Amino acid sequence: MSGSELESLEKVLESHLPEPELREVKRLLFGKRKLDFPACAVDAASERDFELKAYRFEAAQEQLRPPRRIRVGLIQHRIVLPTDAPVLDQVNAMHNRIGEMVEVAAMCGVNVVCFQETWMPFAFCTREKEPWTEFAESAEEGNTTRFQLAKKYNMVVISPILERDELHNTLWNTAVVISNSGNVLGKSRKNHIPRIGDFNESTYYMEGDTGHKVFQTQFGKIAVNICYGRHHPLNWFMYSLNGAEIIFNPSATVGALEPMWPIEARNAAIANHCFTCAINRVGTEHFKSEFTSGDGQKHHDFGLFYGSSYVAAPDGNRTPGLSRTSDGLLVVEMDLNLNRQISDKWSFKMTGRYAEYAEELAKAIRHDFKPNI
Ligand SMILES: NC(=O)NCCC(=O)O
Repeated sequence: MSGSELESLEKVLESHLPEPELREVKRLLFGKRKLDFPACAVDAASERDFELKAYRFEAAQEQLRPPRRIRVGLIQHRIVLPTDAPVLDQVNAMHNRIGEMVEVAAMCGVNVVCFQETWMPFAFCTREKEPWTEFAESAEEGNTTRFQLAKKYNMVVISPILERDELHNTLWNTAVVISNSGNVLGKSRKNHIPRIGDFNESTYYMEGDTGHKVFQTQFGKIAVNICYGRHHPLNWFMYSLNGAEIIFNPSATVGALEPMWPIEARNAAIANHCFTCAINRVGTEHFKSEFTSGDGQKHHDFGLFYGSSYVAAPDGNRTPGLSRTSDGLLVVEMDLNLNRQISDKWSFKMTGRYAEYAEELAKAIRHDFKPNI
C-alpha cells in the first residue's frame, strides 16, 4: 500500500485467499498466462522504481496461417516534477522517465508501446490557459514526436499529446502514431470530450475530427480510442469496423469512474473480437490555484489517478491490472490470430443487424423522430 491507498485488487486477493481458491478466482477473473521476461528487465525496472508485469494470450495453431505473435507495452506513470516547475523542465523530466521505461520495454521485446493520455500534467481541471497551453505541440514536428524512441527500439510508439495545430489555430487532444521506422504514420484525435466533474477539457479543445482511423503497422492494425471514448460502445465499434486488431485506450481517470474501468475495455474486446489496452496514469497532481468542481467543491487537485492499466482479449480474458499507485510497465504477448478464431466461434459481429441499426439511428437523430412504442 502507498499511504492509505489500496495498491490493487489483485494484491488483496493474493494476500487473503488460500492458494487453491486463489488459482480458481484468478482463472475466473482473468484466465491468461504469465510471460517470462529477461532478468536484465526485472533488474532495470526495480532500479528505476517501477512495476513490471508480463502476460501472454495464446491462440490455437491454424493449418493455413502462421501465428501472428506480437508484444504490446502499456506505460503508466506519475508526473515527475511539480506542476509549477518551468514547462521545459517538466517536459524534459517526463521524457527522461518515459525514456528509461521504454528501454525496459525494448528489453522485453515490445513491438508497440502506448503511453497514457496527454503525458503532461492533466491540468484541464484548472480552466487556466497559461502555462498549460505552452505544453501543446505539433503532432508532426513537436518535441515529443521528435523524441526518437520508435526508430531506436524498432517499436511503434503511440504518444498521446496536447496538439497545437498552428495552421488552424486549434488545440486537440491527440494520439500520434509513430511507426517503427521513426516516421509519423498519422494521428487520432479524441472523439468525445467529457463534461463532468473536474474534466473541464472543453475549455481547451474540441471534439476530434479524424474519425475512426486505423493504422496499418508492421505489427498489426491498431487504433486509438482516447479516454472518455471508452464509455461509448459505438466508438469502439467504429474502430473495429475499420479493421482494428488492437484498440488502445490511453486515459486519465479518477474516483467515481473506477468501478467502470475493469469492465469497459474488456466488454469492447468481447463485442468487437479484438484486443483492447486500457492505460491510466497514477498519482495525484496538485495545482497552485484553487479551482471549483461542477459540484461546487473547491480543490487544488483532481484526486487519485488510479492506474490499473490492463489488456483484454477477444475471448473475454484479461490481464490483472498494474498497481493503482505506482509507475508501471505491462508487457503482453498476443497472437492476433485469436481475433478471427473468436469471431468465427461466437460471431457477434457477423450476427449484428447493422442495416437495421443504421436505418433506425438515421431516423432517431432527426428532429421529427417518434420513438417506436
Ligand atoms: N480524460 C478523460 O476524458 N476523463 C474523463 C473521465 C473518464 O472518462 O474517465
